[in-house]
Amino acid sequence: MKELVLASHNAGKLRELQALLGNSIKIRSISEFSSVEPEETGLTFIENAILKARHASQISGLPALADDSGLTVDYLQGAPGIHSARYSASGGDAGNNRKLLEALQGVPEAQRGAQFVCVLALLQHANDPLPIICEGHWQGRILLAPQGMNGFGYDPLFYVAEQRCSSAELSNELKNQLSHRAQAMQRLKQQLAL
Ligand SMILES: O=c1nc[nH]c2c1ncn2[C@H]1C[C@H](O)[C@@H](COP(=O)(O)OP(=O)(O)OP(=O)(O)O)O1
Ligand SMILES: [Mg+2]
Repeated sequence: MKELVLASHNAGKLRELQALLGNSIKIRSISEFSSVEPEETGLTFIENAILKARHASQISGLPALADDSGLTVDYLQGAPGIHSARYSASGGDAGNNRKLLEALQGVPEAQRGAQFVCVLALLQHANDPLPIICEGHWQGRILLAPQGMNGFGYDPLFYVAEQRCSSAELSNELKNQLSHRAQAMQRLKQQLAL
């Protein structure tokens, strides 16, 4: 495999995935081929990652890597989970963060545990019957108010105890050593011997 297409329309994810993959492989963006986003109809991160990779491979004719990720909050029984990107009506990061803070209003620190989850799916071609699936998890807790400007999505609300700051206060480099996405990518690179 010399080239692959990254099947994501999220600029924050793309930046991280590119940095994590390094120069080991030539990366093409799905936006070169299409701006149509497939509907994420799966019930699991795994299904949605496969569905996005399959769609990207279909339209590009290249091997495709997709990332389906999200935030699972203990107090909310795992919500917003696979619906993280579409949690609030507006679906934007600011609206999603606001809705999460409202859902956790009055909930004490000890009950604000959460995890970022990332599933990567690599398909060699659109009909690949055996996708490579790798996952990563990152434990944290939901802050009472946003902190920090780096990253994307729910990063300003995700407190990383070992670093004593939110994931939006980490440098790109440090987030790329610790995150759910970093862990999933490390496993993928091992499997591909990259
Ligand atoms: O490191 C992260 N730091 C902060 N937030 C994050 C992270 N990783 C995932 N998230 C959030 C963003 C979005 O609300 C959802 C992913 O949703 P997800 O459908 O996988 O991605 P997306 O729709 O933004 O782009 P695409 O599907 O084109 O890859 O989880
Ligand atoms: Mg999505």
